[in-house]
This record gives sequence, structure tokens and C-alpha cells, in this order.
Amino acid sequence: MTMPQTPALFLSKIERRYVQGETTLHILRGADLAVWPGEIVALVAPSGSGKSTLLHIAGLLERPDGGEVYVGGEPTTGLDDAGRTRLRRLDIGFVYQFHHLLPEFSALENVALPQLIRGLPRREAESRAAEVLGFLGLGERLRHRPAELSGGEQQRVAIARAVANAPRVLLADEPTGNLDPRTSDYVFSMLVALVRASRLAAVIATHNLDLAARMDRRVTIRDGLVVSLD
Ligand SMILES: Nc1ncnc2c1ncn2[C@@H]1O[C@H](COP(=O)(O)OP(=O)(O)OP(=O)(O)O)[C@@H](O)[C@H]1O
Repeated sequence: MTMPQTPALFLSKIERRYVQGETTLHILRGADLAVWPGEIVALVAPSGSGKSTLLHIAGLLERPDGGEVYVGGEPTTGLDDAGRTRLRRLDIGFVYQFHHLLPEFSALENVALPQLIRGLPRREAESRAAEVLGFLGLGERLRHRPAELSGGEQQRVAIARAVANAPRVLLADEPTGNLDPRTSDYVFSMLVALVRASRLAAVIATHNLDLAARMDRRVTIRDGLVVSLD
């Protein structure tokens, strides 16, 4: 008998309000989203609709005002800050529009660092980092610092850093947003190949409809709810 599968990420009835003086912005009003291992979901939401808010909540960077975030089937809102940080380090990878690499470290060191923080021995962390960088076509750039890499290469290092820990969930906010169209297309293909090879569950926010069309399904945020665009 096969066990029923669990979504890698499950957002259930997520509420988020921002209170500013007299006004309350009710940004998320019971948003639901389930993402399965190996699935890539495009989040194509208008500016200001709550896309970053949703990604921050999914990535345990921000707490919802209501609802529950399940990672690998486990509820997370009851965890204290240390528990959330631990789970985030183990199970969640982030890629942002701007790479946020550490300028004084090489590509290899940038990718190995999150694994060292998790307690992996240096040799193992660096060997895993070299493997992922090699997969992304950067085998010849391991010792380069970010300033010695092109924009597309820097972004591939950021992708390698996010996935080298073998997280369950990958969250990306406009990961190719600051690259020219050709490089964006190439880096995106690399990202998809890596997500599929590692069977991660990915949510990728983008305004680029061509890229969104290449993901498994498309959702948006409308009136505080996640709705399917397919
Ligand atoms: N800390 C905060 N305090 C008050 N309002 C906030 C806060 N964070 C976000 N907001 C408001 O919530 C709304 C959603 O913000 P969010 O950053 O999630 O938008 P977004 O959909 O990611 O937009 P963009 O695509 O422009 O980044 C915005 O109107 C924003 O002004």
C-alpha cells in the first residue's frame, strides 16, 4: 500500500493584516496553497497584492495573524523563534531578485556557508557546494568572488546556495528579475532543472508570463486569496 503523499508546503487559511494608524490593510484573507514535492508553482500577482507577504509567511520569516503553515506536514505556528529558524535552515531555500551574496567570499564559500552553519563538516559542505555549482555550469568559477562573476553567474550562485542544503521547499521572488531576457531564460532553465532533479517544491513569484507558462501551474492573489490562473 502506498502512503498518501503530504504536500511539502501547505498554507492553510492564512490571514495577514497590517495596521497603520487608523487603517488596517487586510492583505491575506484566508489564503490556501498546497505545493507538492517536485512541483513548481508560478505566483503571478500584481504589485501590492501580497506576494512578498505570502512568500515571507511560507518561508517562516513572518508569522501569519491566522491560519497555519505546514512544512513537510508539520504545523509551524506553534514553534518558538529558535524552532522556526532551525526549520527554515533545514527545509527552506530562498532566492531573491538581487543575489545578496557575501562579497568577500568565493562562489564555493557562499554556497557552502549555510551548510557549515547547519553543522556539516567543511569538506562535506564544500564538496556538496562544488557539485551543485557544477550542475549549474559554474565548475570553472568556484574560486571567483561575486564581483568577478557576471550577473547571470551571480544569480546561479545564489540558486546553488538556496538548494545546496537540500531543502524541501524553494521560494523565489523574481529570481531572474534583474537579468537581461536571454540570461534570465538560461538561469530560469537551470533553476527548473535543479528543482526537478531534487524534487523540491517551488513557489516562484514572477511578472514574466513566458517564464510562468513554463511552470507546472499558475496562481495569483485576488482579494487576499490564492486563486488558480489555469
Ligand atoms: N510591514 C508593513 N506594514 C504595513 N504595510 C505593509 C507592510 N508590508 C507590506 N505592507 C503592505 O501590504 C501590501 C502587500 O505588500 P507585499 O510586499 O506583499 O506586496 P507584493 O505583492 O509583494 O508587491 P510587489 O510585487 O510590488 O513587491 C502592500 O500594499 C504593502 O504596502
